[in-house]
Amino acid sequence: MAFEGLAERLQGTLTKIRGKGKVSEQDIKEMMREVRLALLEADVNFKVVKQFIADVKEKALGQEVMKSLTPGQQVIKVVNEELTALMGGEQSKIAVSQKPPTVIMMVGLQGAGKTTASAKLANHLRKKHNRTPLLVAADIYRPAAIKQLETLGKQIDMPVFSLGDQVSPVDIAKQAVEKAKAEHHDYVLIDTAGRLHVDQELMEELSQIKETVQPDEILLVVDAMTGQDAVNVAETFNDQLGLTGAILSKLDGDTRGGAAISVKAVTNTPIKFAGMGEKIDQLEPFHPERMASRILGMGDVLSLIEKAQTNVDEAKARELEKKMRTADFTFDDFLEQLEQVRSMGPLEDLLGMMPGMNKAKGMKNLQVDEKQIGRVEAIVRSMTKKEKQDPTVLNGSRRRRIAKGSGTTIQDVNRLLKQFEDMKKMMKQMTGMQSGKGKKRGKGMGGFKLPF
Ligand SMILES: Nc1nc2c(ncn2[C@@H]2O[C@H](COP(=O)(O)OP(=O)(O)OP(=O)(O)O)[C@@H](O)[C@H]2O)c(=O)[nH]1
Repeated sequence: MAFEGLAERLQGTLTKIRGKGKVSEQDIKEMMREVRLALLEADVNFKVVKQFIADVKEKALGQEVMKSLTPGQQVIKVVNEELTALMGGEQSKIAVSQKPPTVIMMVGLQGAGKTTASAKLANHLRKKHNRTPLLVAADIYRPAAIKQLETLGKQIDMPVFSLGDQVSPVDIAKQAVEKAKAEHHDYVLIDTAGRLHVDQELMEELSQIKETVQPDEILLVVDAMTGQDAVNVAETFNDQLGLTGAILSKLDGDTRGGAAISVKAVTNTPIKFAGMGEKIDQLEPFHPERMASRILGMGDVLSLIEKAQTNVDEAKARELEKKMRTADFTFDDFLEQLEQVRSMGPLEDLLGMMPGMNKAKGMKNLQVDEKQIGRVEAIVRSMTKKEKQDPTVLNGSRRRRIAKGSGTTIQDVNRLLKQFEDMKKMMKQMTGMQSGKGKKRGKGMGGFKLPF
């Protein structure tokens, strides 16, 4: 998991100070020494670290005392704010041209994840912003690049403009923009060539494309796993082309996090998106504040809620909620609910975003959970329609049959049935309590409680 080492060290350091009623200058000094080491170890650029420490020290010492926070918490707040500022402060959004199409050039070194990011971004623009992008295959040098983009395009049913590998990338880009205008595409995403290293020839070609199509965005795709190198690459591309933003790919990997923290600070290029996996929908807008909270172990509850809201069918969730309140909730509903939660992504990812869940210890338990859920699902799927609707018919022989059918034991089946009943009871109590106090129900998140 990304940032693990950094997160652990920072959280360890911050925990020491968290409860302190009084924080001395010496405390802050000691803490900052540890924060400094943690950042350097995470491969954050040393100049960035130096500035960061100076800023935090100054703010932490000069702070007015707020009644609602302990001094220790206040220091953590400063660290959080500064870390957020370092990664760009506000979320930086993708450009929208007043005169469509908005033209985006995707640049980066070979293997950074540029082609994948192009398709992911096109998919994001369509899904989240209702746009009609045109993908453009302008990498004519890497033999498989055009094919790769076409395959990805097919997979998401997105048009890909290509003229093969015998036409110059400048012409391809030019014609693509003309076609987009004629066919009313509102975004054009040009997947340009990469090299293993930055070279002059590549830069010249990219400059020519830039001159010709006058892009609204030049987005650099950098591999988060490459640490300091990512920062160097960003600096070079920025000097030569003038970047408008970066996409950090492979942030799901085992990155120490230095790139995410330094790219903006060193190059003043905002990180706009983060690649969180190989799948096409694994691209997320980069929120500096959430990322900082995540690194500091405050969890990423906001991301989680947003995810829940886009993926879960609101009407269905409300329907399920109603059923729970009236205790009509059956195993069929339960399966549906499980599928909705699953549609949000692997459970491990989801739980990783929750506060306190990203500790190494926790992760082990999560894996077990995933298995347990598989078992539960198998049990429910082995029930007949009638049994799912009315579990009270489940006598001994039916339970034995289900255990056999699902490859579990009769104890597993019994346990699940008991948990299911307990859950229903609890839900009834909870909804009773809530309506009693006249509280508003949480939007969209209502359908999610699982019985484990
Ligand atoms: N885990 C993970 N893998 C990714 C991510 N983005 C891309 N990849 C993988 O990284 C590899 C390289 O991605 P490509 O998109 O082919 O790289 P590229 O930068 O287009 O390469 P060139 O076209 O040669 O410049 C592929 O195997 C991708 O599946 C990500 O966010 N997470």
